[in-house]
Amino acid sequence: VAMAHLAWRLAQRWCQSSLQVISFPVVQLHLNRTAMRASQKDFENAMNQVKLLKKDPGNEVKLKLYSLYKQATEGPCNMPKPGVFDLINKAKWDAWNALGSLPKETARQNYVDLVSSLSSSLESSSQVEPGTDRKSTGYETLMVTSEDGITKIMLNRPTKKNALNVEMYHEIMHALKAASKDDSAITVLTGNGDYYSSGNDLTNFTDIPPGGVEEKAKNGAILLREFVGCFIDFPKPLIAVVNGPAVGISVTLLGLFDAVYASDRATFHTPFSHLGQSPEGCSSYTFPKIMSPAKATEMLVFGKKLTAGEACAQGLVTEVFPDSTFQKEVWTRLKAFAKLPPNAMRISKEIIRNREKEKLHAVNAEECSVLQGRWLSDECMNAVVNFLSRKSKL
Ligand SMILES: CCCCCCCCCC/C=C/CC(=O)SCCNC(=O)CCNC(=O)[C@H](O)C(C)(C)COP(=O)(O)OP(=O)(O)OC[C@H]1O[C@@H](n2cnc3c(N)ncnc32)[C@H](O)[C@@H]1OP(=O)(O)O
Repeated sequence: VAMAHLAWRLAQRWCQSSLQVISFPVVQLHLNRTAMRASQKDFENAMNQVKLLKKDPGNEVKLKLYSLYKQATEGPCNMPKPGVFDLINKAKWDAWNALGSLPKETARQNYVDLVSSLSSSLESSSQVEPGTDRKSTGYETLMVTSEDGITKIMLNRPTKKNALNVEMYHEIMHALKAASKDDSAITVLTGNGDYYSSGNDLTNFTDIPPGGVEEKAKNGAILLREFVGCFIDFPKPLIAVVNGPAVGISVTLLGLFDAVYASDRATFHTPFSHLGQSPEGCSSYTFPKIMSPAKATEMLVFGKKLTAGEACAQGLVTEVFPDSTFQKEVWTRLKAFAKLPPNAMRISKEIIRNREKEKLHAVNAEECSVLQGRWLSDECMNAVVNFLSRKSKL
């Protein structure tokens, strides 16, 4: 029932979004222009231009591009309608099918016009931080820089409060593996914008593969285990610079960091029971050790949100700084740490961590297996539906 509800809510959102795209004046103007006819060469150029867009145009526009492409190359929709839970393919099918018997040439022209309007609007509105060459980092969801002996991995989805989508999980693993081998002495994880991170991106639950929700949950557990494993095994000092509120997995992982510096604006929230879920990031083991079993229960079971001061008093945070001087003070300190002999720091971390490694991997495996079951529960599905349908927030 919860899944059907979720599918229905998403279908409503897709509908609303598609309407918005179609009624968007610039696009509408182009869609109505049938007098000109694009050549096959124009069409191929437009396809290449799409690959070069610097900014993701968003799902609605991608759907429009997909449907026009299919119509231009294959004509009216000729695929069987996907099942209700196959949300992505259903949305694609709906978009293509909605074009009805639009002639191939018109679809081709509309595709070329849409790409041309996108190229100009996205180029001019791209907001890349000064001095940051996103291409040089090669990451979509992170900004990774290396200077003064410090590799900084910055979560970079500020408009989504740095929620971790599947791509971000993969990119963080990649960035950690690269940082473990580069010549920096320490590695820092932080967030861009007002949040450190709002935790797992709840839309990760919506893209159901052909194998159904069971397959999704199984793949989610595999991904999570590998992801947390990278933090357990990370060989250099790993420091969290918590610039704002932290939720869910971005909090639990802190137990695997070597130091955690927080702005006094930061809060620490693990609302797993509210979300029908259970602890991950080895927090079922690290939190009771760090802060006592009862305090860990308040956070992990009852979802108590801690201020930065409280998190520091309980040992989860190393030190708290006033927000106004946070960046300056923390980075001055980190630059000093980074000047220490790197091999000595590695070896010292190794003897602290090695005693615990086997245990941490076992805890990680168990937590992922329990979560796999939780993700299939009504409690979890309802919580996700409520968030996605804007009925609830933390
Ligand atoms: C079975 C499949 C598995 C797939 C793979 C999974 C692998 C690992 C899973 C590990 C599990 C981890 C557990 C957790 O992390 S639990 C924590 C989950 N997080 C939340 O529940 C937070 C939800 N967000 C909120 O409650 C609020 O957004 C906020 C953080 C309190 C902020 O509220 P505020 O009013 O300030 O801002 P907005 O709500 O307007 O947010 C701005 C936009 O950002 C979007 N957003 C924010 N957080 C998330 C999120 N976690 N997931 C998805 N989207 C998020 C929000 O929707 C707004 O988007 P919009 O502008 O497009 O509306």
